[in-house]
Amino acid sequence: MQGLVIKSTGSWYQVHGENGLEYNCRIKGKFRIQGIQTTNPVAVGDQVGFELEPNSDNGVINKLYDRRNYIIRKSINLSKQAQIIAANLDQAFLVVTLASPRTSLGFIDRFLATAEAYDIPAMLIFNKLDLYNEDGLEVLAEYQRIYENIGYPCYTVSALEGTNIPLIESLLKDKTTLFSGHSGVGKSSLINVLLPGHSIKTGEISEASDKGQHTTTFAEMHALPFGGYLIDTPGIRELGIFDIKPEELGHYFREMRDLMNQCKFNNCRHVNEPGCAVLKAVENGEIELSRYESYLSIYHGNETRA
Ligand SMILES: Nc1nc2c(ncn2[C@@H]2O[C@H](COP(=O)(O)OP(=O)(O)OP(=O)(O)O)[C@@H](O)[C@H]2O)c(=O)[nH]1
Ligand SMILES: [Zn+2]
Repeated sequence: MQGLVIKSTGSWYQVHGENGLEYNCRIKGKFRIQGIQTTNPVAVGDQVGFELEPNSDNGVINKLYDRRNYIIRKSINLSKQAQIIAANLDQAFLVVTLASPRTSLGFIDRFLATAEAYDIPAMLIFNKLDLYNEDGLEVLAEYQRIYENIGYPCYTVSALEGTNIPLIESLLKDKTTLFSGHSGVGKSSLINVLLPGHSIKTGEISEASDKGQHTTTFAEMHALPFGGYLIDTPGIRELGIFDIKPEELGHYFREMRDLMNQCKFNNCRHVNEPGCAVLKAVENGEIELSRYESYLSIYHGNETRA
């Protein structure tokens, strides 16, 4: 039978079968992403083949269907390994806010670069609209200008007051959408509004710190009442880019990607090279300075980590 993995706890997988029933499954065999070692072979969003164990309602996954895309992150304490967070996504929403606590441009840019790297359409959901004062609304206009100019849709909502929720529902309908966002933006509150009766805990899950105990957090997939799936990433603070070579980073900044072939050197890093089309565009304002600063920050961060 074929089915969709909707929950994973490490050794058990909940699979939504084609027949509409749900099965607890284990895994037999090895499924690997080429070239990358992963701590979990299968993730939410995966299409799998499975068969029932004799005299049991439990299944054994024996086939993994090709993934359209997937998101991975570095394993917390096994730096050479990656964890697959979710597969077969249609889009990724980053929930941000400009009020308590304001999401930084750098954080947004890292998320967008990650989404580009995985080739998943991304959009920004500005939550807590009810809290934006005059200054907040000005900042909102500035953020919207920056991101809509380069083709990332921006939406405003208030999970608290229910503002613009029907609009968000129409974007989610019949799609598989990953929800991401740093702690405190109201991601859980928003998800609770979209999934009535589900009640996701707000404000208490935290990922293990570098020094802390190893805890693995798994993404959770929820069927939306109006069609489609929402994938929550509880406890996952940030989706990082895994193993991107510094010289490839420019590809993941849309507005840079379109200009890079005009650089004088074809291995241009867009840092200080003569004849760099990206630097020129930053100087004349075609590329937003904040975006370029995020590029440099990721570039140098990756360099020191390598
Ligand atoms: N004023 C206002 N407060 C909100 C809104 N959405 C969420 N909050 C509040 O913001 C705080 C954080 O909300 P959560 O839903 O727990 O945020 P989260 O992003 O899930 O954060 P973690 O649970 O830490 O991952 C809570 O006190 C919420 O009540 C909103 O639209 N307006
Ligand atoms: Zn260049």
